[in-house]
Amino acid sequence: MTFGLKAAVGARGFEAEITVADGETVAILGPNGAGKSTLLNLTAGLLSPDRGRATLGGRVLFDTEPGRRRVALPAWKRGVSMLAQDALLFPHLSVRENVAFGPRSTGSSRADARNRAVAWLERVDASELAERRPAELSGGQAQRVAVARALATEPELLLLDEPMAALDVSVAPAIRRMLREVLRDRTAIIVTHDVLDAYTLADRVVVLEAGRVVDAGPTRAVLDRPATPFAAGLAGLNLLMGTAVSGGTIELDDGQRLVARSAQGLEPGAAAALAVRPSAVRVLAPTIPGRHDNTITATVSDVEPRGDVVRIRAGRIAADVTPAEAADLDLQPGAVARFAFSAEDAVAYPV
Ligand SMILES: Nc1ncnc2c1ncn2[C@@H]1O[C@H](COP(=O)(O)OP(=O)(O)OP(=O)(O)O)[C@@H](O)[C@H]1O
Repeated sequence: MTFGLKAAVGARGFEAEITVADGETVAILGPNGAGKSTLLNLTAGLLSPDRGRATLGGRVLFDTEPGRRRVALPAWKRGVSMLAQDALLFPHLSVRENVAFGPRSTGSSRADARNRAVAWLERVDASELAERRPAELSGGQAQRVAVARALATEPELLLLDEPMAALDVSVAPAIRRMLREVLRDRTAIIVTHDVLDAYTLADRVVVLEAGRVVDAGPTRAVLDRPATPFAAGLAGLNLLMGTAVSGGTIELDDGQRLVARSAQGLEPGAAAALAVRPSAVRVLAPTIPGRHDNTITATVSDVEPRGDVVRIRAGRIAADVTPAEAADLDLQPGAVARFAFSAEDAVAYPV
């Protein structure tokens, strides 16, 4: 079912439009307060827009555009299921009864609802939990059951609100694998802070910032060539914004020029970005001469151990160095360092 929404909520500074193609999973990324929950709540029928319209398949979920007949379907008539961070199961019902509850309340017979619950519990690999009470489940088990419950009503659109955020990191991979399975060919929207979810579960991502869509496209395209520092941060890339000069050269706002070997579609004078991985950036002692395609001199702001490397941040640039290099160069906050990277490792593109 194709989903389309265009809505504004003045009090929340929200004004956005999104579409989800039939069978597509779209990840919504964005910093805190960007409007991700607002978007889900508008879709689910938990919040009314000041104006807007949403359709799912051929059905109108809401329409408050001026001059049109007002429509606002109640949540239970929308064909939309929402999976929250917490499983929110009914504590007094067994797992099977929890999953059967939805189909039962939309008119299925007792036997049919039970069969559907059994089938869904099997799909999420939770058959052996059927007779337990929610209090007897781990967080990961409860979330499996919540997925079965959300899907047992056969929604036309599934909304997932950070479904792995409340889980122990050790169980998240198994839940992610299960979600990958159930989301295949399903029309769904997933709100996440985790770039791994976007890569593994979504066909497309939409980046929201301050209530507006600031970037959208196939997951790899958006995260490999992020248009905003937020998306670059998620993708683990340095993003240097400037103006295209010529070829792969861009000029930063302080006049410094950087060059990337890979550059497409840059129009001289137009806004451009250059992306480079922190692992491709070297840190040099300020006094050692040498020719490099690109160098940026900056004051170290942060030194962050990350497994077997140390990430050195200095304003808009970050580099990953070995602990030995960090010690040899005495890279402490406040130290001035030279960051260098090759044009070969940089990508420049219009934004
Ligand atoms: N119940 C509410 N009443 C009024 N304003 C709200 C309410 N909930 C959220 N807002 C405001 O609406 C804007 C969007 O918030 P929203 O919760 O949709 O963001 P979010 O992207 O889901 O954030 P987070 O990642 O922190 O959950 C924010 O400015 C927020 O302060």
